[in-house]
Amino acid sequence: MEHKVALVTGGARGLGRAIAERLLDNGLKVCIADIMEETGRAAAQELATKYGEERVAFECCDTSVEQQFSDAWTRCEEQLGKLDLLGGYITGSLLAFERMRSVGDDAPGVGGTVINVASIAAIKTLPFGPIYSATKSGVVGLSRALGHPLHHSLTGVKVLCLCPSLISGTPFLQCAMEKAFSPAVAKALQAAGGKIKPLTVPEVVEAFSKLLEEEVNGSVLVVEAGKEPYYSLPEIPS
Ligand SMILES: NC(=O)C1=CN([C@@H]2O[C@H](COP(=O)(O)OP(=O)(O)OC[C@H]3O[C@@H](n4cnc5c(N)ncnc54)[C@H](O)[C@@H]3O)[C@@H](O)[C@H]2O)C=CC1
Ligand SMILES: CCC(=O)/C=C/C=C\C[C@@H](O)/C=C/C=C/C=C\[C@@H](O)CCCC(=O)O
Repeated sequence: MEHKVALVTGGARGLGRAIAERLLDNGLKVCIADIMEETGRAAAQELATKYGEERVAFECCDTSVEQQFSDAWTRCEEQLGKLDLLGGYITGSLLAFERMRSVGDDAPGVGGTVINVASIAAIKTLPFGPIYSATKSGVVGLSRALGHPLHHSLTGVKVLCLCPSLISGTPFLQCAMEKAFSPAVAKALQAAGGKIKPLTVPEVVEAFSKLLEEEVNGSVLVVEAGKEPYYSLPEIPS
């Protein structure tokens, strides 16, 4: 992986920030793409101080807006080189097939890997955020379809998916509590939260590394506290 280039969406804070740092530890160059400009710039500056200015970049963009994401991608490649790895989501996965494609005479990219972060909410029944569960199920379905050998033969790009359970130590859940849930749902989640053993960010980063090392195209790796990470859902066709 050394000298490869990664773009980490949502890398300004939380899990994305920790993944960006792990990839830098492994010798990659990393561009953080995040909608939070100040936090993202500060994170990138801190990482550049530790790992070298030439290995870290920041691009402010809303990754759900294709043009913004695509422009950020172009600027990232101008600074760090052709992308090999994307921590992606939906727009990113589709863009990756266009921009990372290494198959065909007109191939614009060098192939590579997309890792989408979904959630255990896509695998198990969680009542707290039905729309969230629906979108995360979409991410799993998309990753599995794009991770089929057919697409790999056409693009040279692999697509993998990580499904963590509840993680402590990121601002995400508190934000959801304040902004996404009705007071009754927030109260129920708070009551249930006491009984759920959360994962730590480093545990999820370990699982991310396992997924990346094993690199089984179309695979979905679930990570829950107190268990070894395990692959879920039916066999991937070979
Ligand atoms: N925290 C948790 O308990 C769990 C989180 N996850 C998933 O893990 C991922 C990361 O979660 P956390 O690190 O906890 O969240 P977080 O809220 O700490 O970080 C998310 C980052 O994504 C950025 N972001 C959000 N929308 C964006 C957009 N449209 N364009 C660019 N950047 C955007 C935010 O600015 C932020 O920096 C999310 O996909 C979340 O659904 C999955 C399971 C559990
Ligand atoms: C906007 C966010 C939203 O609508 C909802 C978010 C809810 C949670 C975030 C999600 O990614 C975390 C999932 C946490 C799961 C916790 C426990 C599970 O391991 C329990 C599974 C139940 C079982 O084992 O049967």
